[in-house]
Amino acid sequence: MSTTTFVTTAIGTSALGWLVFIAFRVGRREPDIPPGPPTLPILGNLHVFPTSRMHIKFTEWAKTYGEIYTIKVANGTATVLSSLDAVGHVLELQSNLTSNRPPNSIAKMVADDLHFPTLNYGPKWNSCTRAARVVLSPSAVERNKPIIEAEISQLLYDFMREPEGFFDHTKRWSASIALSTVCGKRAPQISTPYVNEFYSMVFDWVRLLEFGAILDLAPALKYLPEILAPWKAEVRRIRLWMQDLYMSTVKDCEEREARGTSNGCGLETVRENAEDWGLTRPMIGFLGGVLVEAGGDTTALTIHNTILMAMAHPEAQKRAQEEIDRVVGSDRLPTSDDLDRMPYVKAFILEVSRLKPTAPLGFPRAASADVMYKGYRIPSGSTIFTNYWSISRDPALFDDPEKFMPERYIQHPQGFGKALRSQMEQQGSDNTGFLKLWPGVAFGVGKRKCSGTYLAHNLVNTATLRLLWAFNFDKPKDPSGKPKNVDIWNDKPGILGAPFPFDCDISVRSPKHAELIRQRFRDAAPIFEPFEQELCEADRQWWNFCRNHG
Ligand code: HEM
Repeated sequence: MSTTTFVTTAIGTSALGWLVFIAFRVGRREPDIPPGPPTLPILGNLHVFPTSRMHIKFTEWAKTYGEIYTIKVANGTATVLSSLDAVGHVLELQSNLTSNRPPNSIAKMVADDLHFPTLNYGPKWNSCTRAARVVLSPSAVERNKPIIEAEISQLLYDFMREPEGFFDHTKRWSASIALSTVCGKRAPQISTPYVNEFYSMVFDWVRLLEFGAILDLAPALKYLPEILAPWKAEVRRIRLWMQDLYMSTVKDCEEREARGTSNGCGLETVRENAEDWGLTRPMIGFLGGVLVEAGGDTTALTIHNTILMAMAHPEAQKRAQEEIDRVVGSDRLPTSDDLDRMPYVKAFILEVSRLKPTAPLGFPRAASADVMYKGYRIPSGSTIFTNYWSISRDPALFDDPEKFMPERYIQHPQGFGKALRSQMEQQGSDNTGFLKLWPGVAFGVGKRKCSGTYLAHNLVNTATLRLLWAFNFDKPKDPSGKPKNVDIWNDKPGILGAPFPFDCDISVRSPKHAELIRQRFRDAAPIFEPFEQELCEADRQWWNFCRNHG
């Protein structure tokens, strides 16, 4: 063998050996990170990674691998936290290192750096979050109470007018509240052009984001020519659509100001403080759009889940209604202040959120540096999931965790089971560690905790209370008059616990209730007016018809 052949063969063999070595390392779990399912070379756990209803598989794995485990996908790591202690130590105590979001190339291509819930922790996120927290603060929510109440009066009126459309009425209501309080314009119908377009755009945007997860696993796909990558055209389409919709929020606000018809919406406050808070005009427009995006779906699906649970548990629904009737009667509508005298209704709301959560895996975070927990290393760059689904079903925390039992929150303010309660009594109330995170963990913990928590509580509490006061929610009947089975777990794929549209027999509880609902709706007209400056002609006609015949 000549020297050249020898050298070429030696280089070739060692390159091949190196490639094999790398291939076997890729996908392998590093020895100091939390355990997890067995891996395959290159793939890691990709072959067993769930493509839908991830929380179910993640909870199954938690039973085998414990409160903290990892899933490997090629070189990447996802860490799953399935106890309050792990969530508290990793996401609250080390919040400065665990407040990034996982890489999201699609969000960057579509929205540059303007979609703040997808941004990493940093100055831009800080400016937007500061503004969001002012717009959604308790004092802003209290100031917005008249329009919030008026929107709830339309929700009740819509349920009574057209009960079979309840699913869309709820979506209209939640979007309209975020739109009116933040952007100063409302939507009287689900077909109101802005809302209709908004929901269509968000639907396509979420689908594109799901594809984006694949793109972030295989970044080389970004360099494919467009003929082989049709998603690039979709990126351009959604980018223009989103910019158009989101920037119209600030444009409308500017025009109202120029006409002298400002209505006190959140974006007005943001515009006034923009310079101090480091916000540009595009950042303000996107803030408006993003808050409608973040608040619309989450609140609506929470009410959809509440209706599902009320229908599936008629005895609990009846008990809640008896309590409401005892405290309020049928001569007036209940208010959120009445809740303090309604322990069962309060417990009902908390139990829905425990058993049928809005975000079963929270929203994923990412570590910006190595983070330690109980001797394990969570590697820098790792995606971090809060396994709320598993925590909410942990038998160490809750008796009969799979059962819908609002009473648990009457026996203990956090709903904890007998064994844990006596353990807590022995330890003393100051020494219960991160158990204090329950049930607030439903909204996230640490620096990236949901900015809309106060508004969301207010909306969910008031809407649940009033819907249960006003209506009976019964299972639909088959042709022989027998109640049909209800599948409460029939959720859409995706990160949220959103049910597919379902049927429900909704009936107003008495003529007296019906008259009060009509009257409240009529009384709301002058409160709506300042938020109706941008209504289209079709909305105006429909709206006048409802008011005159309401
Ligand atoms: C029942 C209703 C809601 C639930 C269960 C919910 C839950 C959550 C959760 C789990 C997160 C992720 C927090 C984290 O990363 O740890 C989040 C983020 C967020 N939520 Fe909510 N949310 C609700 C309603 C709302 C509403 C009404 C708004 C505003 C109108 C809102 C605005 C936001 C925003 C802007 C973020 C992103 C925060 C960030 O990335 O820094 N949410 N929410």
